[in-house]
Amino acid sequence: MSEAATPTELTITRPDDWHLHLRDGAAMQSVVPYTARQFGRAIVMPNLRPPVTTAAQASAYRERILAAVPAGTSFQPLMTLYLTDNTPVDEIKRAKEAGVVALKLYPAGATTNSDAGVTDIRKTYAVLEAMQREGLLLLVHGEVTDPEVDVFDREAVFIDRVMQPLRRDLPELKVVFEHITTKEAAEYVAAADAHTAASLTPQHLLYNRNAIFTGGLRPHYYCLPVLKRELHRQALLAAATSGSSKFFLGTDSAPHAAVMKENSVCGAGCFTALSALELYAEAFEAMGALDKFEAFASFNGADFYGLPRNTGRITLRKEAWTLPDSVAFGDAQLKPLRGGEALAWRLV
Ligand SMILES: NC(=O)N[C@@H](CC(=O)O)C(=O)O
Ligand SMILES: [Zn+2]
Ligand SMILES: [Zn+2]
Repeated sequence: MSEAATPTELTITRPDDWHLHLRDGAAMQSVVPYTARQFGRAIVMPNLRPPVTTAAQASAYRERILAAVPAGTSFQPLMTLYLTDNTPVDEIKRAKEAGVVALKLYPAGATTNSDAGVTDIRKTYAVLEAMQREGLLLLVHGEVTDPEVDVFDREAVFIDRVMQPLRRDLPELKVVFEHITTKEAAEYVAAADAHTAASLTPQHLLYNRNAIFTGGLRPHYYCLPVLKRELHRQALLAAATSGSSKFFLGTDSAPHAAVMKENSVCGAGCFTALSALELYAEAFEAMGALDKFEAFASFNGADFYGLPRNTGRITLRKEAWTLPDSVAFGDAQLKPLRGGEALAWRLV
């Protein structure tokens, strides 16, 4: 990639989104086109209600997603299964055959639609061993759910209580520490061996926890793991722009209807699919690291998953535009993160 000191255009290999929520039904049909426009592929999270726990359910879900991709757009959903205490070992072989690439570990109760999640990771060890054999990845929502642990510390405590033993007991299993939000997680992944990587969201690169409280409580900035202090944001930016191949793009775009966000109990999740690349480009530009953006967005994830890199290209242009305040979400409305505000970059 050749570029001047302040590039006004950035052309890179077509990126992929390694962590995405698409939901289902009419809501899914509303959001699929946004991701298909920005990304070649996406890892689709299985936390539907009920969760996607079998290879057959994942195949059926993939067909529903593909039916929502606009004609003339090539987009490949990469499917995942929701790991439970009761996932049968032989489901792993069926998953591999069905093209499922990973299983997702949600500690029970940690986040949106996680009540069917794992209560003790040791209950899943036989399944994790089968995944290690078949070459399926484990994707981790890395927060403990212990009510004694402060919400802002749950990721750091997860490293000690779950990641360290997991890495010791299953060293060959490929693990993605998803949507990392702390200095501790960035340091842990940077120091880990080649079987551990991390995805990073645009909101955790762009905002610290003040964003949730600016001039009042701002539900659209509430996601899990929750935004952290500035020192953590700086550590995440340093990791993303370090050139290390262990860090890659995963939006965690998690659409919830505006009525659910702007409610006495607000669901966790930020919707960023509409402008994900623009938001990431802003973060990389602020670090003077646009030259590191292509590897982060388009190479590192594919390489870690053992999948070919995309061949097409996309262009981002430095051109101010205003993100819509609200878009359709099935019968409801959906408010993008930063909706109604200006963005500096635009996907051409
Ligand atoms: N990130 C979130 O805040 N929410 C996600 C779940 C998740 O990824 O933890 C969702 O499904 O809404
Ligand atoms: Zn999560
Ligand atoms: Zn998520």
